[in-house]
Amino acid sequence: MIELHDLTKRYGKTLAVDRLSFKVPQGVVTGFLGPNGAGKSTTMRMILDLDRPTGGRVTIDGKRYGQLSEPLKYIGALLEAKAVHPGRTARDHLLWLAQSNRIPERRVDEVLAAVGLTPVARKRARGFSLGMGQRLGIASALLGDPEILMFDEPVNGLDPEGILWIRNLMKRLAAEGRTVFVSSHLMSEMAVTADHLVVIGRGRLLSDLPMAEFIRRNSRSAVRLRSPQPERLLDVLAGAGLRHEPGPDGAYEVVDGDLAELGELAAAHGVVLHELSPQQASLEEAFMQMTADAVEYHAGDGAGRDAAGAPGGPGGPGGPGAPGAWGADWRGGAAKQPVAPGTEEN
Ligand SMILES: Nc1ncnc2c1ncn2[C@@H]1O[C@H](COP(=O)(O)OP(=O)(O)OP(=O)(O)O)[C@@H](O)[C@H]1O
Repeated sequence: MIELHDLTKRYGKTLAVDRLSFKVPQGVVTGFLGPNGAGKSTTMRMILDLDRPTGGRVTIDGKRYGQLSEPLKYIGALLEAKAVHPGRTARDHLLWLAQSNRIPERRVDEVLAAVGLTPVARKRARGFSLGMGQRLGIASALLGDPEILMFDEPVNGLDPEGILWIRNLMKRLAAEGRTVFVSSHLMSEMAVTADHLVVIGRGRLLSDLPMAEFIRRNSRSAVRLRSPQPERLLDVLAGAGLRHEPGPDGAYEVVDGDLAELGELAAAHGVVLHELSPQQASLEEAFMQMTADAVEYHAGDGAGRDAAGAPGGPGGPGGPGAPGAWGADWRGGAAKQPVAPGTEEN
C-alpha cells in the first residue's frame, strides 16, 4: 500500500504538489490522471525518494522508500522509457540491478521472457526502439517480484499491440493482488484499464473514486431528438419545462432526459420524430473538454503556479470527489521534467 499524507513539493515559486493525501489500494489498477504539469511525475518521484518533499510524507507499506533495505522487492517502477545506459545490453542492465538487490540471476531471464525481450537480451540498449525500451523498463520493475508497481505514462508512443500488452499486464498484476499505480493523460486508456482513479490538477487532489463512480459523476447523458417540425418540437419541450440544447444537424438534446417519456411526449403532441436516441458523453470527451479549457484559460498568461496555489478561477477544484470539479483553472502545457538516466532502477 502506498500512502500519501499532505505531500507537498515546491520548486521555487511553483507549487508542483499541494498537500496531496490519498492511499493506493492493493488488488486493483489505480489510474493517476491530470493534465500536463498537474504534478503526477513529481508525486511519483517523491514516492521513490528521487525528490525530497517540501512537506508531508509518503510511505510504502508504512516505511519511507529510503528505509527499505532491498527496495526492488517492495516496489518496482517505470518512470521514463530508455532510462538505461545506452552502452549496456538489456541483460547486463537487469543483472546489475538484480545484484544491487540480491535478486538471483535466473530472475533476470524470467523477466526478459515475461516482457518478450529474450531474443534481444544481448543487444545494447542504444539500438532499442521506444517499445523495446518500455519493455525493458517494465522488466526492471518486475525484477524483484514486488507487491507494488508504479508506471509513469507506460503506453506513451507505443503501437496498439504494445498498448494492449501493457494493459493486460497491469490487469494481471492487480488480479494477483498487487498494488498497481499508473499515470496517464489518456482517459480513454484509463477507462479500459483502471478500477480506481485518482485525479489531480495544479498539484491538488480533485477526485479519488472507484472508476464506476467517477464515470457516474462526471459523464453527461442526454436524449437526442430530431424532427422535421423543429418549431413544434421546441414548443412542446418548452411547454414541458425541459431544458434542451442544440445538437448536430438541427437536432436538439435534452440533458438527463428520459427516452420513453420524450417519445410519448412527442407522440401525444403529434410531433413527427426522425430520431430519438440516448447520448452518453465518453469519459475521454469529458477529460479532453476539461483539459482544453485549462489550456485556453492559461494560454499566454505566462503565470506559474503561485505560492498560494489558490484555485480562484472558474470551476476550481471542489475538493476530493466533488462532482463537476473539472476546473477551467487547470494549468496546461507544462513541460515534462526528464528523469535522469538510471533512475528507474531505484
Ligand atoms: N525539477 C523541477 N524544477 C522546477 N519545476 C519543476 C521541476 N519538476 C517539475 N516542475 C514543475 O512542477 C509542475 C508539475 O510537473 P510534473 O512533471 O510533476 O507534472 P505532470 O503531471 O507529470 O506533467 P506531465 O503530464 O506533463 O508529465 C510543473 O509546473 C513543472 O513545470
